[in-house]
Amino acid sequence: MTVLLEMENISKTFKRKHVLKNVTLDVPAGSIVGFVGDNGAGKSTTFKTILGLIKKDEGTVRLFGEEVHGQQPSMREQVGVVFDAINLPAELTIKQLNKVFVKMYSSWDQEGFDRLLETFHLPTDKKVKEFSRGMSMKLSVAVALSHNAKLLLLDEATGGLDPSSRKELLEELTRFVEENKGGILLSSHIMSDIEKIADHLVFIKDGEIILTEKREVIQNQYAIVEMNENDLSTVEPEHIVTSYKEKDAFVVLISDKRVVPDNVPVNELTLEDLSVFLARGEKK
Ligand SMILES: Nc1ncnc2c1ncn2[C@@H]1O[C@H](COP(=O)(O)OP(=O)(O)OP(=O)(O)O)[C@@H](O)[C@H]1O
Repeated sequence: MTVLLEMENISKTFKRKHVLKNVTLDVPAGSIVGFVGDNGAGKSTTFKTILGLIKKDEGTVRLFGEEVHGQQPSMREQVGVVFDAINLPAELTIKQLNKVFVKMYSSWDQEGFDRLLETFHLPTDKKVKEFSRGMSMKLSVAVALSHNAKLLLLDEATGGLDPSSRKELLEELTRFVEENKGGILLSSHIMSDIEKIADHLVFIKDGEIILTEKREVIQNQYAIVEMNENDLSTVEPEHIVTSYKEKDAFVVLISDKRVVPDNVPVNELTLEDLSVFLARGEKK
């Protein structure tokens, strides 16, 4: 299996605040990794570290098997980036910008770009500064998908979009991964989007990765259950991911619901529940 992005033990401190603590994560080729965490958890800092936009204190970033130090020109071609803040020249129209993209990217896919403009219903004669936030996001995604990048880094790329645009965007991302064997690291607070397309999930809390798992394993095997101390003592510690105490009971994330005692009810686990739970639960 080819791994497109490997981050190993990345740490970063801003003014004595430890914002990334030994962050380790992979994006394999042909997969979408959902990167989930509360506001301020460290997602954007992680993206910026990968791109060399901020300097890490410790750890290693490898792109396409090679260690990277800071910004490198080859990244512009091979990594498609969409950040929350729009950074395209505001005075130009898509038609004008298109001429820039053709020169900027050696493997610019004009046909693909035209198709995406149509899919995303983007006007080509309007100045970018007159675009709504959602339109600008869609344009950024269209560009990121049109220069034959192998890896996409999407920080909150679905945030400002209406439901039908989000659906179109998610379909395009799935298509990118399937057709190009590309990989995507996608942060989002919209858990239903993550649920639809992510193969792997990485949860970050206070700068620390607290859970990395395949989506289907979480959906098929994990459970959040409420149990008393007695029942909890029957569960092998290796199956307890995290827990917290609420009044007289423990709320516990279990990695294999088959080990939950029969008298304890197990409800279906949604990623939304899991995300709320992990933001609250203590580390084991
Ligand atoms: N340039 C900076 N200087 C000082 N602190 C920073 C800087 N950039 C980020 N931080 C801090 O680092 C922490 C992580 O921020 P980051 O933007 O990575 O979070 P996030 O997970 O992307 O949040 P959100 O979901 O709100 O976008 C926060 O506490 C933030 O205040």
